[in-house]
Amino acid sequence: MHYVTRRETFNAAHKLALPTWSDERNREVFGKCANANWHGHNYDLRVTVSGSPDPVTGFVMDAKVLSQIIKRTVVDVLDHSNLNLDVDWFRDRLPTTENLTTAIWERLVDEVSAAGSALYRVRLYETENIYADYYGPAGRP
Ligand SMILES: Nc1nc2c(c(=O)[nH]1)N=C([C@H](O)[C@H](O)COP(=O)(O)OP(=O)(O)OP(=O)(O)O)CN2
Repeated sequence: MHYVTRRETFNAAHKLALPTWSDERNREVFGKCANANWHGHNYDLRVTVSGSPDPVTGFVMDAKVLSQIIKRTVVDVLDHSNLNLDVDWFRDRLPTTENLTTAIWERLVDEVSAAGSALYRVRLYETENIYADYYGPAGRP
């Protein structure tokens, strides 16, 4: 089995604060991430597909095709956005790194399957020190 990873980047603003909690409680749990006036991150996304290389092309999946899928379904939606206010993926969940990886998986899995490959992992760096991995349910063959 081979694993091929495509990197894409986007930047976005967010805050981590539950609307049903008091400011004090949000501050206690989420610290400076709960600041009322937002903060931004330069997100670094790594999308990995798995499979066997095609005997002719040597590709598991053309990384350029994977890039086009990621840009259309994820980057074009998230880049330069306010994740809490602008992106309906986060209407009912906070835009944590973990929740972003789940939402990104949900947008990519069928698109990657339709392109003849299998989504293996979504990794997202929020900062140099924080990243999340998500291995979701496999797509349809
Ligand atoms: N499990 C998670 N923990 C945290 C998340 C997250 O998405 N999942 N997010 C945050 C905040 O968004 C916060 O903005 C992170 O920024 P910061 O604390 O500056 O990040 P670093 O740890 O890289 O910086 P240090 O200077 O090393 O503290 C927090 N937690």
